[in-house]
Amino acid sequence: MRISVFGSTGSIGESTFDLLQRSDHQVVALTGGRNVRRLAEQAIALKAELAVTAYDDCLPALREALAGTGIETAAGTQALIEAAERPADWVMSAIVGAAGLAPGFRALKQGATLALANKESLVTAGPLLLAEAERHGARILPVDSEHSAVFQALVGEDISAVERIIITASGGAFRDWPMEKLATATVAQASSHPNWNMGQRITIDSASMFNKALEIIETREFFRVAPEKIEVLVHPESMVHALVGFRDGALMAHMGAPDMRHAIGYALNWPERAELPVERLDLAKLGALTFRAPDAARYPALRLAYEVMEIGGTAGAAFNAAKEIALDGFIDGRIGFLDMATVVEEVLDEMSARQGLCNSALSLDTIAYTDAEARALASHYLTKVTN
Ligand SMILES: NC(=O)C1=CN([C@@H]2O[C@H](COP(=O)(O)OP(=O)(O)OC[C@H]3O[C@@H](n4cnc5c(N)ncnc54)[C@H](OP(=O)(O)O)[C@@H]3O)[C@@H](O)[C@H]2O)C=CC1
Ligand SMILES: CC(=O)[C@@H](O)[C@H](O)COP(=O)(O)O
Ligand SMILES: [Mn+2]
Repeated sequence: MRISVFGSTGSIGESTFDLLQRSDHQVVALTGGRNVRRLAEQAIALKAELAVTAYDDCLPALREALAGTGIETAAGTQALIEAAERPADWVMSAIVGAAGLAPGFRALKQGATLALANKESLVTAGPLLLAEAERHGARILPVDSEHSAVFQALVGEDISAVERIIITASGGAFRDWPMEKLATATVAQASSHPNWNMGQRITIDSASMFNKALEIIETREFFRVAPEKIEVLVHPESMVHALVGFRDGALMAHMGAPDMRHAIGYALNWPERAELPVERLDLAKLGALTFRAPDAARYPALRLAYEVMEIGGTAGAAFNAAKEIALDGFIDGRIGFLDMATVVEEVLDEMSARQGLCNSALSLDTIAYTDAEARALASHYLTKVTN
């Protein structure tokens, strides 16, 4: 297959790189951000046609690193779009944040299969993305571990027989912390995941459960199930990734070691299963797995996810944008860990009262407008929290 990877230098990108190195697929485009040294190494190792950095000021370094290799170089947002237009059969969408939407959207337009790690695409533009795929006969395959698990549990099943979808949550870095201590959580503490090795932003989102909040909305958008059918279950071991409950009472669980090469490899080889370099679980050695209901007071992000689905329209875009700004604020030391949820809730409240979020028809323009408004408002609330 001809393959492109967007966000190649990140955590999902590196896992994809690992699988591609073991394959004979033809690599078209690899994209990254500031880590141009790694982007160049990957492009050389995979004999890519093109390497793109998202940032203009990183282009000279990328050019220098790839001088004499014959690999094309480019930079900037438009170059990312153009890279997504290059004919490819399979495209990995693994840029972090709302920035991942546009290239993925464009890849669908040329009919490529989109392996979707970038959950923000579905949260902000789910119905548009699915319609675009349908319009161009393209396919979206989930890569997020829970959604890959649900997808696998649904093979050969009728979605109308699904009673509930349960996605698991590790509980993140602070799952065993007393509530009173959460306000003092530092960025370093929040950036360490108990089970998964991931980028910093999703790792912190895991600690605050904003990651799970995004995933609830992602579940609703991808599988088109009603919000009340979606549940979250805290499962500290991260071995069961999701469960699907059917109307006859059967519960199909998907298990595997916490290694994203499984979900990526599944999407890469779909509809077949190929051998993958992931650990085989020894259940006797594991002995026991534990599950508990999430504590609503500890994780306001979960409640906000259901509010967003209730509002509909561009509320997902507002929610995600506000979350991205609040996360920036926490990482930069401007607000505390618990303030992130406060900022996001304030933005949602204000925007749904002021703009009637559900009334604006979903389009790339209304999403971009809502995203910008939510970012501006969240930045304003950041300063309010700080003062
Ligand atoms: N990591 C995981 O296991 C999982 C991740 N996901 C989702 O996958 C996506 C990627 O996550 P993860 O790999 O952890 O993230 P990382 O932060 O590790 O990697 C992000 C990638 O995107 C690039 N990038 C960052 N900002 C921009 C931008 N503005 N424009 C273009 N490229 C940019 C980075 O470049 P550089 O580093 O060179 O600056 C890097 O290549 C997220 O949406 C996340 O929610 C979903 C499930 C699991
Ligand atoms: C690997 C993956 O899919 C992540 O989204 C993971 O789910 C994060 O772990 P949490 O369950 O802690 O959010
Ligand atoms: Mn996940």
